[in-house]
Amino acid sequence: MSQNEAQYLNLAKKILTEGHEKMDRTKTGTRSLFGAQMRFDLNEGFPLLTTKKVFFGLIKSELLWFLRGDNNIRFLLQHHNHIWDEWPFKKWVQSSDYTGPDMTDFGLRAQNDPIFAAQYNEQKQIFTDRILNDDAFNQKFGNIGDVYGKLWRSWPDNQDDGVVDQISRLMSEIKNNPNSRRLILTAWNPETTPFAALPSCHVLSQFYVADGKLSLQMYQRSGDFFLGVPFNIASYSLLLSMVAAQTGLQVGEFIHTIGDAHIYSNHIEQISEQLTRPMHELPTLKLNPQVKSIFDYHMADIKIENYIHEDPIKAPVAV
Ligand SMILES: Nc1nc(=O)c2c([nH]1)NC[C@@H]1CN(c3ccc(C(=O)N[C@@H](CCC(=O)O)C(=O)O)cc3)CN21
Ligand SMILES: O=c1ccn([C@H]2C[C@H](O)[C@@H](COP(=O)(O)O)O2)c(=O)[nH]1
Repeated sequence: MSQNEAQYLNLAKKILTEGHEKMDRTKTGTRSLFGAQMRFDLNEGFPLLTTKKVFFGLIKSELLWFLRGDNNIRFLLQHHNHIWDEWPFKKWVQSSDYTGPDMTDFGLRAQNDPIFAAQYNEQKQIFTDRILNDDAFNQKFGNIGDVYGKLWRSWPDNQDDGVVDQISRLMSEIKNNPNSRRLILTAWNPETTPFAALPSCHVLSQFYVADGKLSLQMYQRSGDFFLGVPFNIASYSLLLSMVAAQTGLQVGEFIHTIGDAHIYSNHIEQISEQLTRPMHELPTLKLNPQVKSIFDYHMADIKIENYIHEDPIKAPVAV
């Protein structure tokens, strides 16, 4: 039995039973707890949940997108990854450039009204086609703003009008000064992030080296426990593994600290179903040892082996 996965399931149970009923920005409603922590020892296996299928390909392309310093969803679409579509789409339908049918509250309405859902899917298809094929449109509407990728690789540096590449700095600090207590990656710029399509959720990470092992703790201000959190656990465990591989360290623990940990009211049935399912042995992560820089990984260099899982469980994403 996986202690790693058991922590996720136990915390899910706790949110269900002890969570506050709390309304939220998306008007969906949640059960929510404040301040939660899970520790994943990566030596136990790679923490990709087995009680439902988690699509690792989507996690890889999203992390490679962050590491490119990219904040435009075209790269994701080229990799058939649609997990970020809704937020730039929202900017488009709220703009004066948009002339199609009214898309107010599209996330909620598409769940309850099949006629509207068809219209929404049609507009979404038009949007993603234009992001892929129309450069001017892509420039205007494809960006998600000053979050993750942009801030990781090109944090605005006001002193000399340049940028700070936090990842490159971290790589050399971990190699040259592993005992440092300043191995910080931040993704919350108070000047710009609050105005992004969706302000960063994983806002602060700290790396830590002891006994030849690299660990990482990440603070997530807001965690969608059924849809987002399984992705976040795998994504940061992958980042930790890649940084360890490129700094000659073994992997240690990924420690996941969450502020508002919530289960949306329309995910309760799904997560309850997940809680009845058996756990399987965790899979193994294989990184291509030929890759010599954190920036040179491609999709095929990252593989998950022996992933035995239960069926996927579908749920609507709150926009
Ligand atoms: N409400 C909400 N929850 C999130 O987890 C979330 C956001 N918004 N906004 C930005 C990103 C995008 N992330 C997402 C968005 C959707 C899925 C999702 O729907 N996952 C499905 C598979 C989707 C597919 O196959 O395309 C799943 O079953 O895990 C996961 C992460 C995480 N983030
Ligand atoms: O990586 C991510 C990104 C987003 N989320 C979830 C957490 C919340 O449910 C929403 C964001 O809404 P806010 O009102 O801005 O908190 O997205 C996630 O779990 N993981």
